[in-house]
Amino acid sequence: MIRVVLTDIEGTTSSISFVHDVLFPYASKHLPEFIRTNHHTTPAVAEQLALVAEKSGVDSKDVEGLIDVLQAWISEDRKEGPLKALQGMVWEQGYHSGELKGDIYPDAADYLQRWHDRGLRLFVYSSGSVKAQKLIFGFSNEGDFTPFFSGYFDTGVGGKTEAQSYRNILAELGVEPATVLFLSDVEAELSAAEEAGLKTVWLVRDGELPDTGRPVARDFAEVDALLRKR
Ligand SMILES: CSCCC(=O)C(=O)COP(=O)(O)O
Ligand SMILES: [Mg+2]
Repeated sequence: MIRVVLTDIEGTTSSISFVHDVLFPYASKHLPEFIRTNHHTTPAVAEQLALVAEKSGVDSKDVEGLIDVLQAWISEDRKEGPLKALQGMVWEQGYHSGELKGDIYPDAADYLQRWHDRGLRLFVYSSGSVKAQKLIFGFSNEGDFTPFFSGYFDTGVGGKTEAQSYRNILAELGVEPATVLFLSDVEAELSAAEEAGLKTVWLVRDGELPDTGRPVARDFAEVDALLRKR
């Protein structure tokens, strides 16, 4: 019996193009000025830059060098914790100014609300920072969805393709693995979740449906149909 839904964001509740064509370019454009302005005055920014320096080998005092590393990580879509934390801080400005609106598929918005109202507990697990997750759902084109979520996980619990990350989430939630349904568009993430005992549905929003024997859905209405069969 499924009691918890744990959902990915990019490619699952929200389009890949929103993340790659809107959020990443926004971060790329505004990150340099944000860092130049805040690296001395904002401890949370300095803390993340120290991690960028440690990971890249660039001198922590070389602010322009660190900006170059971050820009390269954005274009390579690297899921580095400090980049994700800094992106979240930059996106916050865009959401608050109204320049950004979180993109949620209408079917995802509809069923997240229905599942919440039906008593399922909803959680997010994304490579985007917890701050970024709260922003995309809080300032979305479909309204404020944060009241429907019971919690958020980012790569602080581990990478999304590692089974241990899902075990860490289960330990935090204090629930049995088979009561949790994980939704993602990335097969390697589904395999890791299954290794930890979670149930999964693969969201395939475009193209041919793969014939892998794995539960697959085009959208959240199809996920709901699978949920009701379990
Ligand atoms: C929280 S919205 C931004 C998502 C993001 O930065 C990203 O890298 C996408 O990761 P996901 O794990 O949701 O595929
Ligand atoms: Mg995804």
